[in-house]
Amino acid sequence: MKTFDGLFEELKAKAAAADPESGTVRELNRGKHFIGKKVVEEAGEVWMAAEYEGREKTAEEISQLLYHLQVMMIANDLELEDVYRYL
Ligand SMILES: N=c1c2ncn([C@@H]3O[C@H](COP(=O)(O)OP(=O)(O)OP(=O)(O)O)[C@@H](O)[C@H]3O)c2ncn1[C@@H]1O[C@H](COP(=O)(O)O)[C@@H](O)[C@H]1O
Repeated sequence: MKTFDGLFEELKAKAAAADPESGTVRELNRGKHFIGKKVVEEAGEVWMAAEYEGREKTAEEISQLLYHLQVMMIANDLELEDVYRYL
């Protein structure tokens, strides 16, 4: 099973390799404005799932939000430690 840290390493490697098959690379190429909209969209879907769609759908939507947050971190040259130090 993937972990938050493991996914981040995977996404950084995809970005570094500029793999054209990678959705992450495509999203990074579209820029922070696009990524920001995905973050907001997925946050809204987490909210709706939590209120109306049950545990499983909520977990799925949270995973997508975490993914897009990681893409935003990479777009901003942030490492996990840069974020963790505020936790
Ligand atoms: N965890 C994710 C992940 N979560 C979400 N997404 C993408 O984010 C998008 C989801 O947003 P959408 O708005 O399209 O989804 P949606 O249609 O609203 O779906 P719902 O929210 O309604 O369920 C889709 O394009 C997904 O491909 C993800 N894309 C990739 N990953 C992971 O990232 C890894 C690298 O992916 P690539 O860069 O594509 O190789 C993969 O191995 C996955 O583990």
